[in-house]
Amino acid sequence: MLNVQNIVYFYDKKNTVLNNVSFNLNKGELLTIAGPNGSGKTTLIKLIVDLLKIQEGSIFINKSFHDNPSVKKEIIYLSSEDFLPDFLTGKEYIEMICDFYDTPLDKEKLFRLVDYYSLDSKLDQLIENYSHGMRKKIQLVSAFMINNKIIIIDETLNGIDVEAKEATKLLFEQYKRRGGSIIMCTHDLELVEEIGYRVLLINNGVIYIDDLIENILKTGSNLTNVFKELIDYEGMKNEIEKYF
Ligand SMILES: Nc1ncnc2c1ncn2[C@@H]1O[C@H](COP(=O)(O)OP(=O)(O)OP(=O)(O)O)[C@@H](O)[C@H]1O
Repeated sequence: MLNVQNIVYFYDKKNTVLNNVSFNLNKGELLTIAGPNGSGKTTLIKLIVDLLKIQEGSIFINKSFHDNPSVKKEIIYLSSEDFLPDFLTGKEYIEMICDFYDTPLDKEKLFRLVDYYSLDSKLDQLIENYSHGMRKKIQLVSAFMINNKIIIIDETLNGIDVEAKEATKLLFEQYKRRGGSIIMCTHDLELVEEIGYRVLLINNGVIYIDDLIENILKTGSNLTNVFKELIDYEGMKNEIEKYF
């Protein structure tokens, strides 16, 4: 569904933010992208959704160049910055998204989704009055209204309550089962282990690991330990014990 090939990106010539990043995302797959702050996750996502222009390498969606208007509607992007049209109500926002993706508004589905995300009493309110978590939730509701796409989630699950997180996990499973795919950027390694089928660990703009979670767990290790190796946890621990 998505092929990312040899992406190199820099905001300024001195600092390469992504260095030769390549991976594929298949239909029905959930890929989590993890990595330290500043490792290049959001930059990679912005290149995929064409908010940043490719400098080197290429990205294909269903074998077409990713900036081709015909394939842009294959992706639903939930940004970490939760920029939303504040002047719309939640319901108007959902209608707008369904319209954009040429999907008739399924009232039954909407009724259930807003129930899981406890937004039923808020749908007719302006988004400008939504809390931080509610802004994330309305984006998730809108994404699950549309079938068979690639949902790209940048940190959207941070800051939502337990019920919404559990609903999201179940909805992810169904979404994959019905042929959709998901990319999720997160720092929540426990969540990655719980729901992530495959993980891409980025460090300093380079792919450090691209593997099935089960392969990592099979070695008797876990993602937190892999991260600790990456950041030289032992060195940091020794130093902190010595100087603080
Ligand atoms: N608009 C920009 N101009 C210049 N440098 C930028 C810009 N946006 C990001 N960067 C730099 O690019 C690098 C990667 O940033 P990016 O936001 O992709 O990281 P990230 O992995 O998503 O981080 P986080 O986990 O903190 O969200 C960082 O060094 C950051 O300072």
